[in-house]
Amino acid sequence: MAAAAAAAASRTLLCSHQKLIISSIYSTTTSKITHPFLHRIKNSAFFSSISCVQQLQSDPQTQTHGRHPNVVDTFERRGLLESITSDNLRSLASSNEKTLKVYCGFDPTAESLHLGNLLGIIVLSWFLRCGHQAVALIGGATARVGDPSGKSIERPELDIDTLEKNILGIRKTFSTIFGSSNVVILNNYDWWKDFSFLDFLKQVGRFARIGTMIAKESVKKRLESEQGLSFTEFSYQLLQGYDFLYLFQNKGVNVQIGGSDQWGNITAGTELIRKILQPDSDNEAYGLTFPLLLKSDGSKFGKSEDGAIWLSPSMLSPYKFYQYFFSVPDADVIRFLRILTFLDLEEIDELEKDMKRPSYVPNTAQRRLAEEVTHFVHGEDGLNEAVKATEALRPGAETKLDWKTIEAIAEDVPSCSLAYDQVLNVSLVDLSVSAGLFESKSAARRLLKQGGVYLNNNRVDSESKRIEPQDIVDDKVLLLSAGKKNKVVVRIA
Ligand SMILES: Nc1ncnc2c1ncn2[C@@H]1O[C@H](COP(=O)(O)OP(=O)(O)OP(=O)(O)O)[C@@H](O)[C@H]1O
Ligand SMILES: N[C@@H](Cc1ccc(O)cc1)C(=O)O
Repeated sequence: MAAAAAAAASRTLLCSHQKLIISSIYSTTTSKITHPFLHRIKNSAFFSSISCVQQLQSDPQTQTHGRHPNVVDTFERRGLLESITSDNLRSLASSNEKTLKVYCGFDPTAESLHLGNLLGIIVLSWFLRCGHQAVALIGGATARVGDPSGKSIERPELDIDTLEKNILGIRKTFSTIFGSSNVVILNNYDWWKDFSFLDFLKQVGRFARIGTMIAKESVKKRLESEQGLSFTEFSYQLLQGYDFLYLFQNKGVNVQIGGSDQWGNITAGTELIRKILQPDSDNEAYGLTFPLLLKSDGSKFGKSEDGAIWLSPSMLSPYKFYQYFFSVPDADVIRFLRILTFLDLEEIDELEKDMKRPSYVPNTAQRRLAEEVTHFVHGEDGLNEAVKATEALRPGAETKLDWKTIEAIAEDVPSCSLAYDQVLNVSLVDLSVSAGLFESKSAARRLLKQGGVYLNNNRVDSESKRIEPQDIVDDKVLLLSAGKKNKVVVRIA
């Protein structure tokens, strides 16, 4: 009980009311999209490579005088801070003597991480940018148990094959995002697999107080529910708590971060470290949480709902990912820029002012957001693919098309599959009817005469045009358009 009181007292509530509410609108409207920046994509300097050091030193309110720029202050200013376990973390964050080593855990409960999880990755990246070290932990062991935090019913048990597939998917995302940075990627199954139950009870269980465990939000809520809470899920907090202790002791990790729903699990770790290892005051363990990203209906951005914003390109194409951010409502875009990008706050403030001016070109802020976040998650190639597909879908676009671009477009326009001999040497008029672009050959001919029929974004003016091998893009697909907006993707079956 004393530990619970101490933890509660040390909890610094900074903005508990603050929720990052964004709209769940998942529109793919493309009519307003133009891409004057297309040619600049190759120039990666266009994207935010501004380091925390540069950013904070240019801010008169946070002159760092040669010390580490204060990452905790940065979080506060960007709306990325909910709570910290002790204000000492803030002082340490700007000390030159001490580099912080921070970890965030992700249970592999799906094949891909999602937008909610991206916040943890962004917060880890901010620590890196401010000169600290980062560890991304995959919960290969904890996913077998299931975190009850924020869950009204017990999570379904995952079989080993699914778990392994999920771990692989998450590793891929980490390697795209973290690339050559020095982020250490660990799997907690590595230390749990040989830990016997008896050893666990002796080394961990003995120090955990039932009163403190029951008082955790995740447990309290579930105990009151009809389904109750299994012993397995009840133990989860100690597993995550021990992870922190293990990483503190063996890898020098001294900070754990997570969404606000992780507070109970994070403090389980700081409590265990304090009790078992009794570190001196200048070698403490700290926790930091960020607010949850919520949809406009107040529900958490997660994996369990329809239309999850997945980070893996195999679950959501970079094009669709980009489109999501391009369609964020004006009311949310500035907050999103602060939370989800590394752009200088001054630049974001400037964009905010621009949005109120009559000369503002609609969606400029959304485009900036979509470019920054897509580049961060999918790299330069992913962004390139997304912008090319967006541009190709623009009414009247004459973009040169490749197979990948047409496939990306196919997510948003009707498509059909035809055999090779139903396409090759067939007249364009016949093909556009069999593909469903026109109801009749006469309608097709009429528009063709008016110059309104396009094959792979090139206007066709001859009624006798037949499909030649080179019209079939990469031997796989064609894009037919009637006028500027109606399109059909034809796949070769
Ligand atoms: N919407 C969100 N906003 C901020 N952080 C989030 C969000 N969703 C998850 N996280 C954070 O990501 C990490 C992993 O969370 P978790 O595995 O519970 O994800 P989840 O996919 O939301 O679960 P589920 O959809 O099954 O509830 C935790 O630190 C958690 O706080
Ligand atoms: N409990 C976290 C994941 C996690 C797992 C192990 C840890 O040590 C830390 C975090 C979640 O579900 O979101």
